[in-house]
Amino acid sequence: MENEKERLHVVMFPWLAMGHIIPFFHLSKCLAQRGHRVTFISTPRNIERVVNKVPSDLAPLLHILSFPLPKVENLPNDAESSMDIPYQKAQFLKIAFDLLEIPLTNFLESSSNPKPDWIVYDYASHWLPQIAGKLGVSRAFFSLFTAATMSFYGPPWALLNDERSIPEDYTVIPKWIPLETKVVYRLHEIKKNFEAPADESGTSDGVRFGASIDGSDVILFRNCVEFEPEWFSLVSELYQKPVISIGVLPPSVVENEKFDSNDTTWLGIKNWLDKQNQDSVVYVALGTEATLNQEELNELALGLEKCGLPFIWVLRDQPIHNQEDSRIQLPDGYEDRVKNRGVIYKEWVPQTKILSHSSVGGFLTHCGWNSVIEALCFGRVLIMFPVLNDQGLNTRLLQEKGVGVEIPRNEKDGFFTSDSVAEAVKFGVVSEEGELLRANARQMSGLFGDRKRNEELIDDCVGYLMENRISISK
Ligand SMILES: O=c1ccn([C@@H]2O[C@H](COP(=O)(O)OP(=O)(O)O[C@H]3O[C@H](CO)[C@@H](O)[C@H](O)[C@H]3O)[C@@H](O)[C@H]2O)c(=O)[nH]1
Repeated sequence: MENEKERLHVVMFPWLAMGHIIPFFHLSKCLAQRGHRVTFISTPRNIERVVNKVPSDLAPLLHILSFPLPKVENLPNDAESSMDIPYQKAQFLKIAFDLLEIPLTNFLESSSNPKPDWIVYDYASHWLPQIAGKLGVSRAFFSLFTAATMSFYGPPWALLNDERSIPEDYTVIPKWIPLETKVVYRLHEIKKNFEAPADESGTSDGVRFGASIDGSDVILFRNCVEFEPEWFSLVSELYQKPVISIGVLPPSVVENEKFDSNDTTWLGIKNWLDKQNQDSVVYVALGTEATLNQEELNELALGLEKCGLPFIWVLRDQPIHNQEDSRIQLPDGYEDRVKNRGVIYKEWVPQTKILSHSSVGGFLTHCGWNSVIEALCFGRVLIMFPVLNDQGLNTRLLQEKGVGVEIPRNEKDGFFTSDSVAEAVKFGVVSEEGELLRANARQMSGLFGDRKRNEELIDDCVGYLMENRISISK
């Protein structure tokens, strides 16, 4: 870009979770590809995990800044993301994250060459809008949640006042939603969110969301407006400020023989997938935060065994709740029994590459928003098994849109059986009755995976950021 004034300087500051760092980094690359400067900030271990591969052509514009994560009591030394701790300990990570206020302020104060025009931030940094505002940096809150979820969470006043205080409050449609919908939590889902008490960090998630939305100049949504038009209009009304969809940031799965040949995990998976029939394999993964107890793990495992279909299961190596030293185990003899038909990985796998493979017929997912986007970009039907966070709300929305089947569970305690797992998987992936769901999901790849449309949305967003930065309006 010849004229420096035409160039933006955008600071990106995601919450410490893989499901947030990955899309923030993706958006950073999109901005740098358009000739803008980006400073991407995270902590050393997260940077090593996700962002160490800045493409060489973008390196002059995409600057990575590492802030060491302050040590806090009750947080293991090497824990830097929600993936490193049980979800019940999330508030300790938030205490450490809140201490990044000081280095971030110092950076914003001293960064003059060039001065940042915008900071794009996440829900957890409730203290950030005020600081950025004082320093003359424009503020964009980046929502990695659907418009339906954010509407359900509510307008800033409801969030800041913590309008809902007990789990039951979240199982009914809130008063600010005028739509006829089933998008509410089941009791067992929302109870999980209450297992990480906010008083430990001093700030509830409601207040974090409320302050982040309230203090922003614009809200960017990673979503597909055509998929949830009614919710996108509603959320725009609720916020009473500019709301922009940047599209879904569809993953690009470029086959790169040189790079792929070093990725032994992918080579093993690809080799196995290549031998399976088209649309036959169930890919099973529950993201980076959801965990199961031993009983739930057993039922899921037996359900996959009973469904009779080939599967790839990415299983997080997790401690038994409150027993850090003992890990949950697959049922005795399980791996031998499913050998050849089912493969189990206990490490990081290239999920988008797996989902793009033509042998994959369905995705048994916790319905984290990244996973849903990735699945629908490739038109994969969803077998839905929400655990915590926004996942239950996503599941209801996806069910209303007819792109997946939910594994039935007891509303109160979340109890489910291996038979219900096997039935839901077969219904979604192979049954005649499930064909409509599969057809709907396939159709979604035209929307979610539409690269041209998604690129245009980012161009529009950049246009908005250029025209509305405080630094030129003053
Ligand atoms: O072995 C793995 C495991 C994960 N991933 C990727 O990691 C991301 C996981 O994101 P997501 O599916 O959204 O799950 P979580 O990590 O659990 O996401 C958190 O963040 C999401 C976005 O806000 C929320 O929707 C979820 O509820 C919340 O748990 C996806 O891009 C996956 O492709 C891999 O590539 N390989």
